[in-house]
Amino acid sequence: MNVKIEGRRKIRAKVTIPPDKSISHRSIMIGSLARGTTEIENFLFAEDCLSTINCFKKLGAEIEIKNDKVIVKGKNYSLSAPQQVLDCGNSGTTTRLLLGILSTQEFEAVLDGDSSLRKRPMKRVTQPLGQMGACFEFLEKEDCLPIKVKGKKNLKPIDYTLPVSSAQVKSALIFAALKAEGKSVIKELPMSRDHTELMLKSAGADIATCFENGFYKIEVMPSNLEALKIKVPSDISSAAFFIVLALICEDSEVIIENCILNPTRTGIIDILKQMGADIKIKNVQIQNGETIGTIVAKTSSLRGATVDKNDIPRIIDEIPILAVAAAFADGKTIIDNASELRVKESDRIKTTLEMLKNFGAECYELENGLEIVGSRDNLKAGVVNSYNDHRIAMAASILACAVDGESTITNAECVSISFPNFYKILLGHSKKV
Ligand SMILES: O=C(O)C1=C[C@@H](OP(=O)(O)O)[C@@H](O)[C@H](O)C1
Ligand SMILES: C=C(OP(=O)(O)O)C(=O)O
Repeated sequence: MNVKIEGRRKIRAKVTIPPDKSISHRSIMIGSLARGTTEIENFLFAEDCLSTINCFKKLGAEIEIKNDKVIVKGKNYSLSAPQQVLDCGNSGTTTRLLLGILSTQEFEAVLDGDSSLRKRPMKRVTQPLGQMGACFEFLEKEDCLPIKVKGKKNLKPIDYTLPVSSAQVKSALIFAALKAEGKSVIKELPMSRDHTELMLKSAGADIATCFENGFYKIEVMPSNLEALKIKVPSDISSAAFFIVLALICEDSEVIIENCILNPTRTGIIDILKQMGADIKIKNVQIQNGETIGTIVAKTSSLRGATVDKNDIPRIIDEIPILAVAAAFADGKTIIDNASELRVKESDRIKTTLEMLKNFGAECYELENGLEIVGSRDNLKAGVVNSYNDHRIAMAASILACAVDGESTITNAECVSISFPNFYKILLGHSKKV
């Protein structure tokens, strides 16, 4: 699908942003592993989370949709051998967390995914899970899907420091550690999103977290999980597109309610504010152990900034849209120490730079990041390939709204991975000036 966007738009609206993808995945997983019936309100019905539902149905979990809620009947960590390949689609989160969960099950299962997911590295989870006693076989290419996994009851506990911060790796190990024969210790620096820890604690797991010698440390004891009642807040990674839209378009304001504001996710707000953005946070509350609130963003004059390396995990999915904001800012923005971007749905260092260049921006590739020399005057309409990466398609579409002329985004259907009604909301709420 190609989407054409007439530029020079403005937006003044309250926007309903879709539910959080990370929490939606985890709600199905924890619900399937718990004792009792989990009820999920405001679940994200987007392709990545549907891949998680489909995999857990194949593993015997009973999952149904009733009055807009997802109801999951838990299997108390006793899943059934799947009769078919578990298709993880485009979703890294589904794959890596599932590899941790299946490490605790005694049957064999095969996981596969689409052509993008088949290129993404998996040894980062299979290596430590192998140390715990699970067996993995790469069926086609070393480090990649398709993978055969055979788990084990009574895994060995692990004491492991993550080489690179990753919520997916950490979560895979925690799910396995819940069924190990003793206490596991997992450390990371800097800390990545902690939804798994928070949700598992509310499900009754014996998990303790603290900071020690600068490292974020998680101690996991063998535990059973109890069913949860979850209301999923809006996803700040999706909200980020509309926040930046308001900042870079003239005479604009966007209001986003019930958005997740967990401090491991709000790097985008902090960095945009550092760049001079007019963003206000209101109505801060705690819901299901997570901080949520209202975000108000208005048209702003932005200046370049250098992103602190400790903030990279806090903005990892927002870097393409942060780069768009940087293209409109005065001066240089440097986003370095972000080698993880090379192994996302696309090489997001390359695809973000190609996107910006197609709109006329001055920007350069660093070994592990990007440098953008912002200037609104350089920017004009362009034709951009998303390379089937949802975050690139959405970032390009936002940029297109703020420049003169008509732009085209090719392969734009991939927005359905995380934000199926993105274009309806974008083109419905923003108007030509
Ligand atoms: O755990 C999660 O829900 C996620 C973790 C991040 O990946 P990494 O753990 O690979 O950094 C992020 O990029 C992804 O979109 C969602
Ligand atoms: C990287 C992402 O997701 P995943 O790793 O789950 O595919 C993303 O949504 O930007």
